[in-house]
Amino acid sequence: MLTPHALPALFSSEDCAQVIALAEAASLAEARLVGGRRQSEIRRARIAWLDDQPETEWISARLARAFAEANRAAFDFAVEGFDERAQVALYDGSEQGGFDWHSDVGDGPLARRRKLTVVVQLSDPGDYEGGELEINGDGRPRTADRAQGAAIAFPAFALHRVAPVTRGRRWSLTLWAHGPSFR
Ligand SMILES: O=C(O)CCC(=O)C(=O)O
Ligand SMILES: [Fe+2]
Repeated sequence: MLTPHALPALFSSEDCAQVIALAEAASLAEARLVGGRRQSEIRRARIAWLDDQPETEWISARLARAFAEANRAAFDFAVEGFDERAQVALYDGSEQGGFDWHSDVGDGPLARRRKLTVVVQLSDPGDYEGGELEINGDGRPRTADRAQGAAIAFPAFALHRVAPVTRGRRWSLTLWAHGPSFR
């Protein structure tokens, strides 16, 4: 319940390339807002949100199945749906891109309802160094499988981080499932 649940080979390498292409198209539109800007000291990444459109339906469907499988196998959390779009992140070695230890649950109206997080590795592990996704749900950090297309599900409250990328570029896809507060 506190440890991550691995979902190997959720996406093929072709799938990953397609997600990256969709994100690149989307981030051009959003570049003036967030693209390339250093958001804070804890996060150095560029972000794109995948719009709900026919081209992204297969992504949502695949991720929804992953959540269902992980929740059935490992978590059994009360989840009601997906209240946020899927997020594609790009961590660039040229700026030591990364994301320090954090929880995905926050005080905002959406962030407080986050129950489960799924992250998909979109990059070929040979394309970058560093950039390990580490999850610490129970006091023992575990490193997510780096294989392209591998996914990992974990409780949204669990602390996790992306270690600084020291060479190349790492892409990831993240989606949250939402539901009533833990009680
Ligand atoms: O890029 C990743 O592997 C994790 C992203 C993440 O933790 C987040 O967006 O909250
Ligand atoms: Fe996160």
